[in-house]
Amino acid sequence: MTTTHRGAFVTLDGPAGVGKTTTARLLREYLVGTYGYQVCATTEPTPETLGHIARHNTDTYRGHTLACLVAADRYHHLETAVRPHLAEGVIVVCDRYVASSYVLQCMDGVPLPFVEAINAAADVPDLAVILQAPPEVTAARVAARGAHDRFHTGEESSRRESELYEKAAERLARWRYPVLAVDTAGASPDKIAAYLADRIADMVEGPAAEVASA
Ligand SMILES: Nc1ncnc2c1ncn2[C@@H]1O[C@H](COP(=O)(O)OP(=O)(O)O)[C@@H](O)[C@H]1O
Ligand SMILES: Cc1cn([C@H]2C[C@H](O)[C@@H](COP(=O)(O)OP(=O)(O)O)O2)c(=O)[nH]c1=O
Repeated sequence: MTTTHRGAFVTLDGPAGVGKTTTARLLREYLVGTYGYQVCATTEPTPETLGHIARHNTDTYRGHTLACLVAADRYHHLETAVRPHLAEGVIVVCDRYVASSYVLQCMDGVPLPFVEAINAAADVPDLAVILQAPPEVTAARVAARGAHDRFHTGEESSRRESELYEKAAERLARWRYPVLAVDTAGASPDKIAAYLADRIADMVEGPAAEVASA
């Protein structure tokens, strides 16, 4: 396996059913199989103690409590996994990151300035992918798969979620997140993963770690 000269921190966010988990899996396969990079595929909330509590107790912990729990797990994740991997030249692909908090915590009634404040010290990714698709598409995918949590109740919640991701992308761009919006309605997961892998390869092989916003 090739170790890249520098690592890259790539995050994937977007509404439930948009294809984060599928894309992350295929993206890892492309980055390893086609490019020979070392890749760490990870998720937030993490499987560690704090993340486990957050992921499996969203009915018990709500609002500000859940917001802080998820943020605490995020800082621990950065310290113990993301930064050490990046320092070794590994590409870290993270399924959900700060954008998810801007959306889910707001759906949970937490004011955006609070969410923004508790995530302000989280590392800025090298590429913040926001996957989007029309709400009727994501709602249908969630209905076919089954909702994983109380945030997803049908097409109306998918519509609200999609709108909040649009706003999150704008807001995060102000924090200098290199946001890349990708529509998953018109392309196969395979094609999307290949496109992202090519973008990431350009980024890690290129002279500067800059990716243009889209
Ligand atoms: N680009 C795509 N086109 C069509 N279907 C997709 C696409 N990406 C994912 N899917 C399908 O949508 C469903 C939800 O995908 P998943 O990756 O679990 O979404 P998420 O992690 O965002 O909730 C799965 O059945 C998956 O096969
Ligand atoms: C990353 C993140 C997750 N969560 C919560 C909401 C979800 O119920 C839970 C797990 O997210 P999710 O990725 O939807 O789980 P799954 O992969 O099983 O579909 O974590 C937040 O509230 N804020 C966040 O920023």
